[in-house]
Amino acid sequence: MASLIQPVVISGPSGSGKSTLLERLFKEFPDCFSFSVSHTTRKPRPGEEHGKHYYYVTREEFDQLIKDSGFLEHAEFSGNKYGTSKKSVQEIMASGRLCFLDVEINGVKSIKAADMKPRPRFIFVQPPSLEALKARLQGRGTETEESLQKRLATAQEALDYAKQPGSYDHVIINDDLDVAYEKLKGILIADITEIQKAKLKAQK
Ligand SMILES: Nc1ncnc2c1ncn2[C@@H]1O[C@H](COP(=O)(O)OP(=O)(O)OP(=O)(O)O)[C@@H](O)[C@H]1O
Repeated sequence: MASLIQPVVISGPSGSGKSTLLERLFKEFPDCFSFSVSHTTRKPRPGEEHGKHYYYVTREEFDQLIKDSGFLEHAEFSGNKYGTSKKSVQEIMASGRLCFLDVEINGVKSIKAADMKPRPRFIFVQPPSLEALKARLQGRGTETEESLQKRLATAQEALDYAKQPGSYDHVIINDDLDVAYEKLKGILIADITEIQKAKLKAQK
């Protein structure tokens, strides 16, 4: 079995470009990465699958998992609980893929406190400015005026945290997308090479 690849925690304000960068990475290197599947107490939406989009659990099951120290991080948003279980990350690691965790700032802090082995790397995706972030969120067409203001306020908090020494291993400024993507690839290239080598060996 290949050595365990360190998971990567990616964080950054909503609209900073995390999904755009990861989509490109997953496309260029298929079968090398996976997202951990989160647990949630919210009901599945049409088309969503248990184990694929989320693990759908009751509040009681969720709380039991908290008691059993089963979560790396968990939080409540608009009346529903969400969490990343240690098990879902370990399963991806055991599969030989690199596990990505896309979490907000409190998730970053919890994962740091969880003292995971191997220690994940923490990457922050930073927008070139708050004005650019606002323009991108507006351009994406997914926000109401209220949700836009909320996201911008949270963004400031995330930017302040990222400025603290030691908060992240890498900061990627997503101004020019190609430059930002090359930086991300550069951070991960040693892992990608290792994953690809292990895959080739397994095929033999
Ligand atoms: N370097 C860039 N230059 C210009 N536009 C960009 C750049 N990177 C991303 N965008 C655009 O900005 C918008 C927000 O990007 P994206 O959805 O990837 O952000 P996100 O960080 O994943 O947000 P969320 O956390 O809300 O999922 C998208 O419309 C995307 O096409």
